[in-house]
Amino acid sequence: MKRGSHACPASDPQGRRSGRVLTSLEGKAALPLAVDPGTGRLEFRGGLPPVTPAVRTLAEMREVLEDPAASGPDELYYMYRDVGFPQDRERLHAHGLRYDITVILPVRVGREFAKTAGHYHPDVPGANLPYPEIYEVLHGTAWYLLQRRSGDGVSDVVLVKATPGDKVLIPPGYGHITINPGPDVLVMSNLVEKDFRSLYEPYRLRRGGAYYCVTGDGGEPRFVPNPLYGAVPSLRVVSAAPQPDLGLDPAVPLYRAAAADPSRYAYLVRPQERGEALMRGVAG
Ligand SMILES: O=P(O)(O)OC[C@H]1O[C@](O)(CO)[C@@H](O)[C@@H]1O
Repeated sequence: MKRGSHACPASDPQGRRSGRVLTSLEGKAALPLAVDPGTGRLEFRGGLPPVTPAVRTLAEMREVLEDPAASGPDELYYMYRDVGFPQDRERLHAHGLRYDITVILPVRVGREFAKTAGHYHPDVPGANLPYPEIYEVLHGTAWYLLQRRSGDGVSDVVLVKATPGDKVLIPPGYGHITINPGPDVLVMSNLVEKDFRSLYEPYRLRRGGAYYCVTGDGGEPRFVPNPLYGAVPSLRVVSAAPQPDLGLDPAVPLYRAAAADPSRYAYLVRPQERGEALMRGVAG
């Protein structure tokens, strides 16, 4: 048996393939959690209060797909919002923060790799600066496709490649999609201001992001521009770099760092206090 795995039967509320060996997330998440790689469902252990996930269905995603009529599984990803032990959640809430976990199945929809719907964040009230967000990979591989809105189009498109432990700061003003380009289920966490509502309309209007991630001839992922954006800047690829001064350390789970000292992440609520430092992750 693989280290970090447990041979207990997985639950399968949707009646999908289950009963597989669960993969523990405890090492990377610092929470007693495991994932069923077949169903994408999380198992909450050790007294961690279970959360019912919001489900993103293929029906909802059609308007942001390269091919809106493509076939794929009925359910694409699961969003477990506000995860944590009660005392930690209260501490995070007191600082205006929330910790979520998202599970993206390793599937294709037509020739597109599984991805999130994509959204921008609204401005912080009175600051004329949108909220940033931190993502962290707990299992699998994540490709974060970021784009900066400019007038009717986009002025910058960046792909940040991340593997377990990596943390990626979505800078103010960048919309984002997460792609699962790998053969494994992707499990990632995020830390974000707890109350704002994401803005989906710009992505819906153009049927997704500035690029689609599709299967190449050999089955490998490759990017094709979305023609509804007109001319798009070429894709800049960067890797997820540690930023210790922003609390982004690959060796320290985000949950542990945030629960221990939520004030380190005050910049997610008041980004105007950190200014240009928040743009470093997308610098060329
Ligand atoms: O809202 P979308 O584009 O479906 O993306 C989902 C992701 O966004 C979040 O709502 C946080 O921004 C997460 O819960 C989740 O990972």
